[in-house]
Amino acid sequence: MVQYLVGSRASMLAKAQVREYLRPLREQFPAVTFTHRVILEGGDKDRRSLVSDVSAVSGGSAFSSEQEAALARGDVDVVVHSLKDLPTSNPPGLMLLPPPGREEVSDALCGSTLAGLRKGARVGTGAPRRAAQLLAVRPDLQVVPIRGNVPPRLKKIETEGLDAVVVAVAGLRRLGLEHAIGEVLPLELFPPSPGQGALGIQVREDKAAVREILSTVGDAAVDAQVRAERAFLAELHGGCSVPVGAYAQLRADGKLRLFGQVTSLDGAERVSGSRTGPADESEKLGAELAADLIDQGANSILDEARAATAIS
Ligand SMILES: NCc1[nH]cc(CCC(=O)O)c1CC(=O)O
Repeated sequence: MVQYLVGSRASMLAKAQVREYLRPLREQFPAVTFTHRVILEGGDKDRRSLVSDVSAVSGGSAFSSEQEAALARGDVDVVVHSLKDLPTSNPPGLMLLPPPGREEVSDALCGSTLAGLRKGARVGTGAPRRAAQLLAVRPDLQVVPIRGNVPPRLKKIETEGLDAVVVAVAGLRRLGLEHAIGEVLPLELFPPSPGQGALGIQVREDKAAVREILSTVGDAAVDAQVRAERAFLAELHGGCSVPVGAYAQLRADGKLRLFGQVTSLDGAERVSGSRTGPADESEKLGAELAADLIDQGANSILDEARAATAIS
């Protein structure tokens, strides 16, 4: 009997992602047993220390370091991440496979619509990108830092007296919470985090058998999109906490269009642009768009944002 161990974080969202990922695999490979294993992360154990220790010291993420260590040791055969939570730097010996189909990439405002928010309304988000994007269109808003999993973040509308919160549509849909959506935010003003809505399927490079099986459910179009978005982020030396948004779409003519944006934390300064090119050169497209935005002044916006988020 062939058995593969599939790792993920402990959250409801992580478990929903594993179920979604394994459904077609179990159908296609009935002779293979896929068994889920929860791997706790530093960021799950103690949310207060999230920004400081793990990510700052190792360059890794407070949400993925333990998963990657388990994979490298061979405790699990594959890890199912939210791709946007994975750093763009790849640990030696590990690799990402093409993700399966992607959920909706947009962010959503929950609790209100944008136009329905009163002057000075309190909107909850812990993401510098979302705060910056909100302030760029509504400088009157008061952004309230919140963190945690998706359901508790929604509850904070009531418990913290917020007018709204911003969360990913993908997370809401995977949790069956799309009824909470007040408005899906428009992509050109609120481009998501690179990789948002896609799963990060991580394996060991040297495990050919599991790579082969998992590759059968990979989607080449999604792979091209997320490679472009993540190459853009990497070229800007961004992590998951910089005010960088991007999304790529495959056009009817087969070309890939990548849109990217960098916004200052107060929303006052913004550079954005787009590039279109061959889908099989998606990473080049991402690097070229990053260079365009650096020419427009992206680096000074990002340096300022990094300095501000490092002390807060
Ligand atoms: N950083 C938390 C996180 N990681 C993945 C998702 C769901 C969206 C996705 O799968 O990309 C979320 C929630 C959110 O951003 O609101």
